Amino acid sequence: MLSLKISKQLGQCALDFHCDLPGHGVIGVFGVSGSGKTSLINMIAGLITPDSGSITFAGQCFFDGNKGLNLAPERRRIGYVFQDARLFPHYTVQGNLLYGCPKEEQDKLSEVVELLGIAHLLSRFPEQLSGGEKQRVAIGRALLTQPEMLLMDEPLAALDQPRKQELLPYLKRIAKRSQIPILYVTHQQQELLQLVDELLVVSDGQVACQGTLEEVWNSPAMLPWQQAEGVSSLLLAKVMQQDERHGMTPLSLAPECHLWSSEVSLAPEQQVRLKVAAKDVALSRSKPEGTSMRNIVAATITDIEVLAQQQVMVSLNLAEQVIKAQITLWAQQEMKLQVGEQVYALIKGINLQGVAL
Ligand SMILES: Nc1ncnc2c1ncn2[C@@H]1O[C@H](COP(=O)(O)OP(=O)(O)OP(=O)(O)O)[C@@H](O)[C@H]1O
Repeated sequence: MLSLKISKQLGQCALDFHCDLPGHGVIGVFGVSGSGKTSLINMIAGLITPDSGSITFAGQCFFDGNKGLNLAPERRRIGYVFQDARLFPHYTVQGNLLYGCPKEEQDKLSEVVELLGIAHLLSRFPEQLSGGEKQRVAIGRALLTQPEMLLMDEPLAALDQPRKQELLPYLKRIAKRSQIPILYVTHQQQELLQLVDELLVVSDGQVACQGTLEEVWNSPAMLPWQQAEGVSSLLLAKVMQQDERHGMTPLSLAPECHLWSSEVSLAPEQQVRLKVAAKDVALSRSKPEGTSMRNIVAATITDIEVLAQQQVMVSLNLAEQVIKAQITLWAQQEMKLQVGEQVYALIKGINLQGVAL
């Protein structure tokens, strides 16, 4: 576990972080520009010294203001990947990878090279690499220092869209295999959906919200982003045996509750993350029959919020997960919907976000 109780005044910005983060998995650090994300991970890395408080990781104290304890960055066993790769220009890729790698650990080189697909680049110099290749080398170098925690500060931010797409699968592989916690700073929802288990939303130098990605996604802390691209819900489901006759795959939310996907390449038992736009969910009091829609599930209304422009957001409990439906005020009044009632959610589109970690 990583325990943070730290304060720091940076110019006009007062940072004050109090949280306990898990000692495994990918923890997204999300927030608007200037909210304090980089300063937070720099304090964890030892690159910025807090004014007061303490940082403890896996029982080891990195910083304690009361005791005057401040472990040097190199003694914290942390790998750091920056936005720009920061490779040593006069070293080859192999030289860069082995920089800071203890001699007894150098046999791990081939494993990391394979993981990142950089075997063909080993004898090149950084100036002969694309942005995405440079970042893969930077990640490899960080992994080879045998860190006990990995900090990644927007590792895709400096790349164009095609290079981002090129690097994302490698990040997913690392995230999946990693035995150590990864703190991943990003502005991009797509990266969160693909990589993150736990999410920390930072706002004005403080923790605005923390929890699993699904929990935080539905919280008020995500409203600024949800409003920008349209409110959606995230659901976790388990892949069931494909129905070959219809070429569809059932995705189980609970023993008696599943949604159908036309994606057929999924392996049974895999956990997948689904994104459902609130505008793609309609509600019905009775179970519709004779309809082309396949995804019709019973759910219980937990909240009704009237929005601007005669719209209403209805939150529903669907097999202990949250799904939101955006309907008109007209429909809500005509149907006389009330909190606590069971209705049927008619889901027009489910957007598969890939395999959950
Ligand atoms: N050395 C400094 N002196 C004064 N103010 C600073 C210093 N470093 C950062 N700040 C301020 O602290 C706040 C947090 O900065 P930080 O870089 O941590 O934000 P961020 O969330 O990582 O932003 P971005 O997403 O744009 O990188 C900002 O208001 C910034 O201007």
